[in-house]
Amino acid sequence: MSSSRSGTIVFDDVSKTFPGRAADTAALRGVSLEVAEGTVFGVIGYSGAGKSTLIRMVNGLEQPTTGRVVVDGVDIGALRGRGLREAQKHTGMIFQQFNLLETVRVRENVALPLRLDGVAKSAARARAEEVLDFVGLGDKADSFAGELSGGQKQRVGIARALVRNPRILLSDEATSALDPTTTVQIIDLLRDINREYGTTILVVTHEMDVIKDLAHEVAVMAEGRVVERGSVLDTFLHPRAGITRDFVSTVVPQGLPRRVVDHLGSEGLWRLLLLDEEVTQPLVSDLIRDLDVSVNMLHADMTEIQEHTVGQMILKVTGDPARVAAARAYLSARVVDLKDVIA
Ligand SMILES: Nc1ncnc2c1ncn2[C@@H]1O[C@H](COP(=O)(O)OP(=O)(O)OP(=O)(O)O)[C@@H](O)[C@H]1O
Repeated sequence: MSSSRSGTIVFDDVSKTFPGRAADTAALRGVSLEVAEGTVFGVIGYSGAGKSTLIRMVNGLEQPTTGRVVVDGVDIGALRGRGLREAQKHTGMIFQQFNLLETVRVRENVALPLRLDGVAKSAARARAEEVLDFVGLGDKADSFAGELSGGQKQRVGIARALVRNPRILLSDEATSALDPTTTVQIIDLLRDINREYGTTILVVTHEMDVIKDLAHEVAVMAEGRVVERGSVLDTFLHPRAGITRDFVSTVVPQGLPRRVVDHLGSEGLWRLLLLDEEVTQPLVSDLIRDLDVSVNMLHADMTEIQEHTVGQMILKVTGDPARVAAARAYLSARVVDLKDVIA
């Protein structure tokens, strides 16, 4: 492995077909993506989209049928035996179900990859304790893995994944079995790992909250293909594909109940998106004062995405048609996006 580059992943026109008795399954159909060194890259899609198959190729757990997965300049699919095991040392992985040895002590679970590499017991244990301290479980080293809560188990899984100081961390639905509070704690820990060590993190999830809180870049997958990709902020502000809009709407509601739209009528019914300082404007009072229209605020919320503030409002503006048209232009100039609300 080259030591000058660290933690880049390139999927180059990757396809994967699983042979079946009745029919073959095309899990991936020509996926091309580049994950830059030191970034957190999220892959989101519904069950069966091919996310697990994709992420498992990065450490050689699956091989592409066609195409290449290149990690730090090395074609992982072409490696076998010792070469593959060497490459795998630079990539840690965490799983939804933790995959710990439940009847083995936490310290030994974490030290296991080093012991398999032939590292002496005392050195492996010392390193395991160091990483357990980092993940906040220094006091649990002597517990059996089976005695821990789900959140603690995932911290142990993370410690084990980090014990070889990998350049890349793969996360396959790592928070999907956890409650919302524990999910936030694990996301915070993954963010700390990325910031502190510059570890590239590839995250596979079906939860848009995880993408919002953790990832810099996102790819949306459906039926083995990437249907959309971009920066997380841009994807939230301007989702293009229908499936992307569906995922975004699980975090930022996109519309109103049909009954409300039918009742109000869609004329002058607008959804405004506001970015950063735009959210601090006294927009509604300015609008009423300057354009002499009536404003009914039907919805407003705000969220943080990649250290940006994103606000949205849904307004119904009524009055003289010329004034309503002027109000639309007035608002459009003051917000990052304005669209008609459709039920
Ligand atoms: N080892 C395998 N043998 C046969 N088919 C497989 C195998 N692994 C995955 N598949 C099939 O490939 C497709 C993609 O599966 P994959 O697990 O990659 O999707 P996913 O997006 O990760 O979904 P999930 O979140 O449910 O795991 C599915 O149709 C699945 O049944």
